[in-house]
Amino acid sequence: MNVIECKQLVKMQRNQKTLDHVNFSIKENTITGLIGRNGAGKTTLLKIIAGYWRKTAGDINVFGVNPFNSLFVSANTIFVDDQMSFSNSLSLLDLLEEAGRFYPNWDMSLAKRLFDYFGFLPNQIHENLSKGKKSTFNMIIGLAAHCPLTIFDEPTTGMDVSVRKDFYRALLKDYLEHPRTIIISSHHLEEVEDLLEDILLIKDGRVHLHLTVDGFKEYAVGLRGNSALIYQLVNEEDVLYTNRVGGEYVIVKNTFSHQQAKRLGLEISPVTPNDLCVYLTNTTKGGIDDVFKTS
Ligand SMILES: Nc1ncnc2c1ncn2[C@@H]1O[C@H](COP(=O)(O)OP(=O)(O)OP(=O)(O)O)[C@@H](O)[C@H]1O
Repeated sequence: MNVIECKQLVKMQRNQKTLDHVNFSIKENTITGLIGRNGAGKTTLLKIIAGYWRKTAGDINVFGVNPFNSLFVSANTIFVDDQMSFSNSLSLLDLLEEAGRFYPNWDMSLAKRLFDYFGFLPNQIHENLSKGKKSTFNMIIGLAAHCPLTIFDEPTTGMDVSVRKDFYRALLKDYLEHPRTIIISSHHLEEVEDLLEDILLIKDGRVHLHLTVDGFKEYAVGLRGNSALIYQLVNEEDVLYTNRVGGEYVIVKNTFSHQQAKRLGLEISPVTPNDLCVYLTNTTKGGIDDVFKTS
């Protein structure tokens, strides 16, 4: 069953098309990584899915209904980001107890174990926490809520490396015990890759690729060798990236005969999903060095 279905979804913001005819669906009980450069449209998409923002055109269904202002969607969804705000009149422990009243599947035992593990004090106030600690507390709420649709928008903002690792491990362990539909947006694909099943890559408000992690691993390979031989073997439109430093090196869709490549003396190498995302979302405007060229 699909928990989310998007067809030709468009979002206009201040005359800018921030989502441009987006099509995809997300199956129940999967972990999807939403990957894209700054400004690609990740938060916009997640806020529309969570029912916070209204679509401009197209169709979006979450649990079979339009999520905007849907009580059903809000009762079954948690949206975790670094903008979560909590009452300053409640201590952190009060907030956990309040969350227990609000979320039907709330796991207080897990919440308290994570709370202690990450060194929170019951009487602390959310507003006074450091940036990384706020994210860690928000993550505890997101995990312990056990919502059928759990959305993490850049959940690790400010967390140090070891807290990030702990978070991903906790997420995976908890997901295995309590499968649900999780979407996690991140700039750090290499960190989340191991826990994802699917990757939804967006660029300039459009879905660029939506594949399983294994599909990403197989989607493209690197080819190094004689330029003429490379282009004899592969179609130019299948080339995703070219680098001519130290000989021709291209990243190309994995649709050609590897046997023939070997016969031609070309070297084939794998491309990690993280590298592939970087190459696919590269702008064509040159590099940072160009900014420092004065003439
Ligand atoms: N409230 C708003 N009003 C107008 N434009 C907006 C608004 N929110 C976002 N945008 C624009 O929508 C586009 C997508 O922004 P969005 O925040 O969804 O990107 P993102 O992929 O989440 O980026 P980041 O990785 O930097 O968080 C950007 O061009 C942004 O300027």
